[in-house]
Order: sequence, then structure tokens, then C-alpha cells
Amino acid sequence: MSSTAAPQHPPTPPTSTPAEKPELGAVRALWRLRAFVGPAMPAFVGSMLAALVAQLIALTIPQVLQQIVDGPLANRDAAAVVPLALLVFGLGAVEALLYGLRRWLVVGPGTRVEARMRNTLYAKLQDLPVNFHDKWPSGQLLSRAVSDLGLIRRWLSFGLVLTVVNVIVIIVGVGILMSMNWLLGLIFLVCSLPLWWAGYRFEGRYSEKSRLSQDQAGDLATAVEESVHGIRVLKAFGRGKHALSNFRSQAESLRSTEIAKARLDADIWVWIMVVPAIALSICLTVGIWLAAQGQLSVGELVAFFATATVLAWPIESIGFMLAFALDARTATDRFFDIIDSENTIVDPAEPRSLDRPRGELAFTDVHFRYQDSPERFGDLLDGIDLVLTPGETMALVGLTGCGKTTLTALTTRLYDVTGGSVTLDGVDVRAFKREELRTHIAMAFEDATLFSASVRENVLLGRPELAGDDPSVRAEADRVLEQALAIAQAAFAYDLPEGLDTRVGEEGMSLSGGQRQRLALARAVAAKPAVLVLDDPLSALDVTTEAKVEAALREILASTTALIVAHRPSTVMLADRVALMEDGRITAVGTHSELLRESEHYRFVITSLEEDARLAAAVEDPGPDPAPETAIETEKTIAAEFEAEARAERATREEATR
Ligand SMILES: Nc1ncnc2c1ncn2[C@@H]1O[C@H](COP(=O)(O)OP(=O)(O)OP(=O)(O)O)[C@@H](O)[C@H]1O
Repeated sequence: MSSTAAPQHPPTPPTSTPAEKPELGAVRALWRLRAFVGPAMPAFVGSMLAALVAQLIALTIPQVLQQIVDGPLANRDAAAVVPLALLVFGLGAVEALLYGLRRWLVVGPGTRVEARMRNTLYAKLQDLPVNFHDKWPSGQLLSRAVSDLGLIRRWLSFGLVLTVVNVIVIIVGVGILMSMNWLLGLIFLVCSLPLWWAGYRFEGRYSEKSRLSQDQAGDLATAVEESVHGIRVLKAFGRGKHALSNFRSQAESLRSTEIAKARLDADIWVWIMVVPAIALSICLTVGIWLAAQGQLSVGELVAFFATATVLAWPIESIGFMLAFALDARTATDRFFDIIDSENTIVDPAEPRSLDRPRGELAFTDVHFRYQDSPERFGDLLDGIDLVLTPGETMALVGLTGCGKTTLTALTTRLYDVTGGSVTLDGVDVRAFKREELRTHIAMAFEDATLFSASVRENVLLGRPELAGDDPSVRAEADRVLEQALAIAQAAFAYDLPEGLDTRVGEEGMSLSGGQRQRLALARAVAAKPAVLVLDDPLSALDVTTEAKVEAALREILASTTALIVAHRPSTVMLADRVALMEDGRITAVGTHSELLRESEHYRFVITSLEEDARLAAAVEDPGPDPAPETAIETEKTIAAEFEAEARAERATREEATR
């Protein structure tokens, strides 16, 4: 989109969670991960078995202790203690080894699950249409791709395994306690019931806070991303402090949510620590009384408490595991928010294909409105009819915000028409596979985006067949590069520190705006499309370079159909014909001189463009510094010119309304 577009139909401000879906229960929500866990399942099951056997071994140790206390210790037979003590040592060693095995088994498969989910997320983000990306803040996507997936991996490899194992161990352990002494076992069980109730209450409250904190972390990532991206603007306008205070208030909200989470966590921990302690002290009192009555041996009493101690960690871990599972559930929901997003721009079931399109581009009764545009605004494009014959260069001209960029975006299906059709050689663009369509039609935007890759890779982005080190491919790639860079007047690329292999940095930020635009133009030219769509791609060039690029473009445009959004009169001169856009329609098509002669609105638009170009040229070459009084006079003159222009525009509009 053009960055200069005046917001006529302002987009709805982005929200943290655009996707509204019915809530699933925690188990059902987490169950959706099975599709990604699949191949790692044996490793997870193996890890669970290792942890389970280790815990069961821990539960058998109290039985050996009972044998020691009731046998050799009661009989004062020191020699008989040794084999039993060795048995305890052996069991402890096996338990430790099994714990090691549990970790070792899941490390590799866990990271592979994470990688698979991340690749799926990335592929989905690539596939989703531009209107999805218009709505979703980048930090929200980033936090999902990085921290949420890391959390899910940790939960799958550690939280899930231990939750299952601990629940089994608690059931088995309580069974053992009951079998040792049903009364003590029952007291232990009944005293633990408040813990389950507290856990249930905790789940509802914690889920809500967990979602909030992960969304806020995403918003914070967006704020960091935006301020890093816009660091030049912030510095230039001295708004660093303002950005910092915004960031602080967002960080403060996140901190408050984290504290609320920690409070809930602390509450459940109180229950978890206090309830088993109360249960054990009641059991101890009753146990001693039973032992005094001769209904329980000392060995049995020791074994009972040793077993209860083994159960202490699984019971204590309930709160932590619950919180962990709820965080993982939130991360899973956030992941599926993206995966479940419906792609409204998809390939057709039976795609059409064109080997060598002639390049006839036609818009027939095209209507379009942005999804979130309020009803009262009507269609932004309101019945566009326009035909570009093969090899023709058409300039698209209109007042700012009239929808020129939007119209060009329909050609490669960045958005789909809401009515009518766009066709290439008579075939609706929706009938092609998107990948094929985008090889036939290439675009260059005013806001030139480069990737953190070499100049070569950036320029050959649309020619994947020219990647690789094969000498013949490399020679062809060099030829294409040379030609494209020459047309775009981008020979400066050869003088970069490592020539065409120089990495241009994130978004090409290491280059000037004009250099970025020239490389983006070279990229569109190198794609050798049948149709070239240029959305004001020369705006950042000085007048001399622009003239050179235009002269070179004329050569290639002779054999390629081109639709050029023009913001400068010189760009209009490139075109065979000009289409004038007004109120969502094409109101006139003809040569520049025909339109100058016949269209009042065209004369007005061209005058505005000339004025803009004159002001831009004055900025590029301001001449000697004027004296202060002269400078004030100049400012006044420019202000007066703007006022006159505004008056003329109002008069023209009133005229048109009448
Ligand atoms: N993603 C979007 N969602 C909603 N509205 C949008 C979106 N992009 C642009 N618009 C609105 O659509 C209108 C047309 O924008 P567009 O960029 O197509 O105009 P333009 O004619 O190319 O402007 P300019 O000459 O300034 O580049 C503007 O009012 C703009 O606010």
C-alpha cells in the first residue's frame, strides 16, 4: 500500500486476538496437538514409562524399609541389614538412571515437534492473504512463533509426561497406603479433597490471566518491533521518550498480569503445602495411637510415612503442573488461532494455465471494498472498466487515496475483487494457481522492501530457477542481473563492499530509499513478467536518475504490458495511454494530451502532480540559503500556493457535485 494514502476508510485498529472462536475445554484444546506429536509419540510414551517405573521403584523403597525395621532392626541382627540396605541403594540407582533416560528420550523428539509446528505456522502465514496481515500485529505473530511454541515443547516433553506419571503415582500410592492401613489411607485421602477443589477453582481464574499475559507479551513484542523498525522516525521527531513511556505502560500492564498470575499461583501453593501437611499430622497422630494399640507395627508406620513422603512431590507438583498445562493450553489456542484462520484467497480446484501470456490485462466492472470498511462508505472501487492491450503502457492517475494502489493489488490477488473480474488474456486471475499468476504479473511498490539477503538473491527473488552454483545457471543469472540492474540504474550495487553478494541488511535499511527502490524495480524487471505493475516505484529517485530509469524502462516496456501508478508528470510521459481514476471509477482514458484537452479533473490532477514535483525538486536542490526575510516570504508564497490549490480543489469538487 502506498504510505501516502489518506485514510478514507480507516481500517479497524488491530486487536490482540482477532480470531473469535468458541472456547474448548483444556483437555480438548491440548488434544489438538496430537497431529503434530504423531511421530514423536513413541519417545513420549517411552519417557512416561521410564518416569513411571522410576516413581514405582521409589514407592517400593518404603516396603524394603518396613522389612528392615520389622526384621533385622527389631531382632538386632546387624548383618541382615546389609543386603536390604544394598537393595535400597540399587533401587535408588536404577531410579536415578531412569530419570536420566526420561529426559534423554524426549529432548530430540520434543524439539522436532516444535520445529514441525513452527514450519506449519510459517507456511500458513505465507499462505494467508494480505487482509489477514493487515489485521494482525506482527508482534503477536512473532510471540506465537517463538515463545508460545517453546512453551508447548517444554510442556509436551516435561509437563505432560510428569502430569500423567504423577497422577498414576498418586493413585497407586494412595492404594498402597490404603492396603497398609485402610483407616490411615482414608484419612489421607479425605484430607486431600480440599486440594482438588482448590485446583478446580484455580483452573478457571488462571486460564483467563494466562491468555491475557501471553497476548500482552505479544503486544509488547509489537511495540518493540515497531519502535526498532521506526527508529529513524522516532529519533528524527524526538519521540523516543514518548515511545518509551508507551512501552513502559504496556510493560506495566504485563507486569500486573504476571503478578496476578503469581498471586493465584501462590494461593494454590498454600493449599498444596498446607493440606498434605495437615493430612500427614492427622495420620501421624492416629498412626501412633494405632501402633500403641498394637494394631500397626513400627515398620508399617515407618513405611506408611515413607510412602506418604514419596507422594509429597507428585501432590505438590499438581498446582505447578496445572498452571503449566493451562499456559500450554493458552499457547495452543493462540497457535490454532492462526492455523484455523480461513484463507479467503486460495488456488482453484481446477486451475487454468498459460504458457506464454500475451499480456492483455482487463478489469471488467470491478468492485472492491476492504473487509473492515464501514457500510456507510460504499465500495472503494465502484465499477472499474479498463483494458490494457498486450505491450501497452498505461499510467494510472488520480487524487491521493482514490484507490490506485488498491486496484493494482487486485491484479496479483493480494486482494480479491468483491465484484466483477480481472482477467489476463481473457482468463480470470482467480482461475490461475497463485504461484503461476505471480510469475506472469510482477509488481514493484513505492515502499520497496528488501530481505536480509544478498543483492543477487533480492533481485532474483522472482526467478528461483536462476539460484544455484551450476556454471550455466550462474552465467544466465549474471546476464539477467546485469540487464535488470542497468534498466533500474542500479549499477551502484557492483560497488558495494562485496558487490552483488553484499547482504543488504534487514529490510535493506543499510541502503538509501532511492537505492532500495531501484533494486526493487530491478527485481520486478528481472522476473520477466508478461505484465509489470509499478506502484509509483520511482518516488524516491532524484529527477536526473528518474529520467535515466524512465529512458531504460521505455525499452523494456515496449515488449511488456505495464500498469504504472503515476505520481509525477514525467512518469505519465512514459505511458502510451493514461487512465484517470475518480470516485472509484475510471472516468477517462486517452493519451496525455487528449486528457489534458478534454478533462477538467485530469488538468487539476496533473497540475497538483506538477506542483508536488516542483516542490520536491526545490527540496532536492534548494539553491543558496535565502536571507531570513526571503525565507519567510518563500514560506508565505508556498502557503499561499497551497491555499489557492485547496480553493481550486474545493471549487472543482463543487462544480462536479453540481
Ligand atoms: N488495508 C486496508 N484496509 C482498509 N482500508 C485501506 C487499506 N489500505 C488502504 N485503505 C484505504 O483505501 C483507500 C485507498 O487507498 P490506496 O492506497 O489504494 O489509494 P491511492 O490512490 O493509491 O493513494 P496514494 O495516491 O496516496 O498512494 C484509502 O482511503 C485508504 O485509507
